[in-house]
Amino acid sequence: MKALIFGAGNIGRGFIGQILKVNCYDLIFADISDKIIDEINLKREYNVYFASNDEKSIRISDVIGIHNLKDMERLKEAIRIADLITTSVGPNILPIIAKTISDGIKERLSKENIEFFNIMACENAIGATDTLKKNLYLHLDEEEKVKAEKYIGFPNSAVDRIVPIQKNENILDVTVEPYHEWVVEADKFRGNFKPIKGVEYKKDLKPYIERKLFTVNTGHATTAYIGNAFGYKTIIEAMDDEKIEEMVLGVLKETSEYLIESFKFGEEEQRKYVDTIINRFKNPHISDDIIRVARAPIRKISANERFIYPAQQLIKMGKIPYNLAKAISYILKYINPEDKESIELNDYLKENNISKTLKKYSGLEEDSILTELVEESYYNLEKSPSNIRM
Ligand SMILES: NC(=O)c1ccc[n+]([C@@H]2O[C@H](COP(=O)([O-])OP(=O)(O)OC[C@H]3O[C@@H](n4cnc5c(N)ncnc54)[C@H](O)[C@@H]3O)[C@@H](O)[C@H]2O)c1
Ligand SMILES: O=P(O)(O)OC[C@@H](O)[C@@H](O)[C@H](O)[C@H](O)CO
Repeated sequence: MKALIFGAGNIGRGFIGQILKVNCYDLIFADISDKIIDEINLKREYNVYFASNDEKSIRISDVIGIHNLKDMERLKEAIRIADLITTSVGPNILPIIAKTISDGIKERLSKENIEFFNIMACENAIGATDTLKKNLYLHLDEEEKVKAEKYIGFPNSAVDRIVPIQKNENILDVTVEPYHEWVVEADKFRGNFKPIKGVEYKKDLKPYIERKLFTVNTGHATTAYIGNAFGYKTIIEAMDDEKIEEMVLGVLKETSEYLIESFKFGEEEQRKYVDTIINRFKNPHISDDIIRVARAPIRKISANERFIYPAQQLIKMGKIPYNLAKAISYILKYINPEDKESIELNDYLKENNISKTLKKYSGLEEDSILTELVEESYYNLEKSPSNIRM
């Protein structure tokens, strides 16, 4: 079995590649980074290190790299033979990848004996595979779309493993936390798909992707944005500060209320899930930079993402998400001159006000309850910058 993995970055090598290799897939990585692709083709293998006391590792061998802008012919060939295509490139890149893979897909669908295959986006976003599919279909004609419906499976998925920015001597090696969860929509596969060991299959993915995004990622991002305001550089430093942990728990209490009420997770089950996540953030064997976790703040304050969506749902349920609003005000305070989205958000906020900013980037009405809550929280932080702690 062959897997074509778009994105040979942290999660591509450190999670998707590892799990698929253990399941006997031959791995082909496609990436736009010359450095990574050249190194993959030179070394043909890398190590995944598990960040824990026992320092276990696993070697991922016989990997192949394709530069997906410079080597279209090899890429098309890889698309033609792949049983499974995955992406781990970031949600904003999905429309670009859709265009990149469309030529190869068209060629595969034009052959006499088309074999079933599956495409799965492994990104932090609700319905990422649906987004990829929608964008891919923009490049297919009607006849190709009919064939795509028949021969290509498009399961959505939720992937969870903390893989920080890597600082290893060998640039392909990757240090990951041992914990992982990969949940996939069960009924969307095409062909005789052999279940992947290490992956859970669920009829309805919604509870699992939302639980992951609105617990792990909401908690992580809250730690990062507040941690940055407090002057910390890593997630573990921030979590060592009791005030920050308290604030993160406050935010997760709110998202837990939403998740429990919407999806009927048990209270105890959700409490344990939160505990596990807090302990993952405190893993002493991992050093995760705040700038990685806080990256792309415009994406993170968009309507379907980790703050705005649960906050709006809670308001619809008649609850007031004070802590989520406070966390959002910290996003608006966040400045990283190296992050394009941070610069854009700050420039817009400087020229406009909070309500206009939240309308543009989060789709909130200017007089919405959430906007008012964020404004109040933001100006409280402004008034007493030295008393930033809650
Ligand atoms: N790192 C984590 O802890 C983690 C965990 C779960 C999910 N995710 C999700 O996985 C995705 C990737 O995150 P990451 O941390 O691995 O990021 P990363 O930056 O380490 O890797 C992304 C890779 O995609 C490549 N890329 C960018 N544009 C491309 C293109 N057009 N074609 C091919 N490759 C391209 C980059 O060169 C890079 O190697 C994101 O959606 C992220 O939210 C990350
Ligand atoms: O990848 P992002 O930018 O959506 O979010 C940053 C981190 O919170 C994220 O990568 C986590 O480490 C990961 O989602 C854990 O599974």
